[in-house]
Amino acid sequence: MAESNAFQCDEFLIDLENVSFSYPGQGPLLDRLNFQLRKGERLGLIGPNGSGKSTFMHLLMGLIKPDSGSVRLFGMPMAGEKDFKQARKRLGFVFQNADDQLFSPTVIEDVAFGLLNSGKTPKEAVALSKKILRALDLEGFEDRITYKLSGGEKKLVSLATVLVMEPEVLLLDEPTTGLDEQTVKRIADLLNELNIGYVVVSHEFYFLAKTTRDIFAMKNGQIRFQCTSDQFRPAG
Ligand SMILES: Nc1ncnc2c1ncn2[C@@H]1O[C@H](COP(=O)(O)OP(=O)(O)OP(=O)(O)O)[C@@H](O)[C@H]1O
Repeated sequence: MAESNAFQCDEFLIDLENVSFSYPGQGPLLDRLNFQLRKGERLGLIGPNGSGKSTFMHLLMGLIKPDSGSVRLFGMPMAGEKDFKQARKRLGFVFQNADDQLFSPTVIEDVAFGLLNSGKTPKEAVALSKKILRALDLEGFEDRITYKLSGGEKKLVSLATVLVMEPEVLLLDEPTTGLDEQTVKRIADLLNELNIGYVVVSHEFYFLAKTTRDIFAMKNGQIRFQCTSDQFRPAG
């Protein structure tokens, strides 16, 4: 029994079991929620406003702690901040609000920040940052003042700061909000080219259908399978 459990846990990059959570003074938001992501899996998550999708992402990152239940990442139980600190090096999280992600004066400083922190030389960090900016069609943005960028530009720079770190799993919270059609397509193409698994929270069913295999829905504090992308047919 113990052996089969160990096997199961190693199979999942993300494994949440019976996770419950409520914000202080509020009723239960997540209620014995179960969720698993296997290596290379690409899952979408939809759900009404306020249903707890961002909260779920924040729990995965260890930014908030469950009231009960267990969180395992990369096969390891997340007992406290020390464990999450290690796991965060392997997770790439794009916040719903780009202003929560960007804090440096210029774009290149923001994109290079994580690389420098992880021991890359300034020369390496700048070269890798420029490469990812090019991939996102942000060439020439290096010296732009981050807080003066448009909402969509900030979103793309947020994505650059995460992708440049080459995470093993991506967590994307509403990556297309405020982006024009062409940019949404560019992000979808980019995600499809990546060789890693991810969870995308989005209200845009069509974007999820283009970038994920299975789509789940957050409802009544739980995450349930909704459909596979090829079952999804846009209206009209
Ligand atoms: N830090 C917080 N303190 C108290 N309540 C919060 C906090 N963050 C979120 N909430 C509440 O928890 C509920 C779920 O919020 P959450 O942002 O997780 O929903 P969501 O599904 O991501 O919504 P949306 O689709 O609108 O982005 C909401 O009612 C929200 O007001």
